[in-house]
Amino acid sequence: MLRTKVLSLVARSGPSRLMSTATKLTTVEVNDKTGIATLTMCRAPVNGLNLELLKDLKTSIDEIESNKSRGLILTSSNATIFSAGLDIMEMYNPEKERIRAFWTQLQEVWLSLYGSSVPTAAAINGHSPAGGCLLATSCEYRVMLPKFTIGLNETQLGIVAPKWFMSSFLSVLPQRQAERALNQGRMFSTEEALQIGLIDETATSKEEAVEKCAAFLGTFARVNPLARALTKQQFRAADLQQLENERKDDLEKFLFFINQPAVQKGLGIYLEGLKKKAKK
Ligand SMILES: CC/C=C\C/C=C\CCCC/C=C/C(=O)SCCNC(=O)CCNC(=O)[C@H](O)C(C)(C)COP(=O)(O)OP(=O)(O)OC[C@H]1O[C@@H](n2cnc3c(N)ncnc32)[C@H](O)[C@@H]1OP(=O)(O)O
Repeated sequence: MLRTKVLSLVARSGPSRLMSTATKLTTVEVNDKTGIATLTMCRAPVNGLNLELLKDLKTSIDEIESNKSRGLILTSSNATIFSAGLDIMEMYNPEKERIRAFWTQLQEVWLSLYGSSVPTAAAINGHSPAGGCLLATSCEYRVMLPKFTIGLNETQLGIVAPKWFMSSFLSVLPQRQAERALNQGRMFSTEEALQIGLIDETATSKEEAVEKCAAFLGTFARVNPLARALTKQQFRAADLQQLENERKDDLEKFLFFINQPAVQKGLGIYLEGLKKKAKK
């Protein structure tokens, strides 16, 4: 695939520039006035995080980082789904080399998003289970549309959210609530998420959500960017360092766990249920 790290201008619409690294599954649009970049996931049908989407996410985050944007807003092109989380097809009957690359890429995306020196916000314009919730909670601020759900539902699938998923969750929720929600594999409605503090605000449309995210990012306009970035880094350094130190172990643990016959069986049943539901 043709991919260049050089930022290229491919289109203009109003005061925004659409930037692209020739990726297909994400777009990055920078508002010329505010300098804020909107990173949109656009992998049909549900923004399932497969290897390719993860690669494009990483490229786009790096692009925004190196372009010194004033902020990053993460959102989705799907009208009802922010992200369905990890693409279960990547973990079900996996191919040996691909699943290694997949998990390694997920680690990369988390390290760059959670550790981004640019201020980040998520405009959650749809359901956001598991990996979708990981992305949202890796940002510094969340605005969500009504009548959707968000949470780390891994235990409901018979799988376990790794420690770094918990780190993002714990950067938003108090330990007692985070632990209970994770153990239950609980999905929160928008209203419940607001009440518990898993999201910061609600909005009635995607446009309003993006505006509210931009308003949050605008609160840093008068703060020294280096002081802000270093402060954020200090808050997140221990979590980031922990994964950096344990990356190989984390990958091996994941491979061991995911290849257990009981886990494969559980994923197969879950997938079958999803497909049956989709056909109804
Ligand atoms: C000690 C620890 C060490 C190691 C760790 C071990 C294990 C690793 C754990 C890894 C952590 C995992 C994180 C994850 O993200 S797992 C994925 C969890 N996601 C879900 O459970 C979401 C499932 N999907 C849904 O709930 C709904 O689809 C959703 C998102 C609410 C949308 O609903 P709807 O609009 O009605 O759309 P459909 O359900 O009809 O779906 C359309 C279509 O998409 C397919 N699909 C949906 N989600 C996924 C998915 N996550 N992966 C793959 N495919 C998905 C669905 O089957 C339909 O397909 P079809 O072909 O029938 O059209």
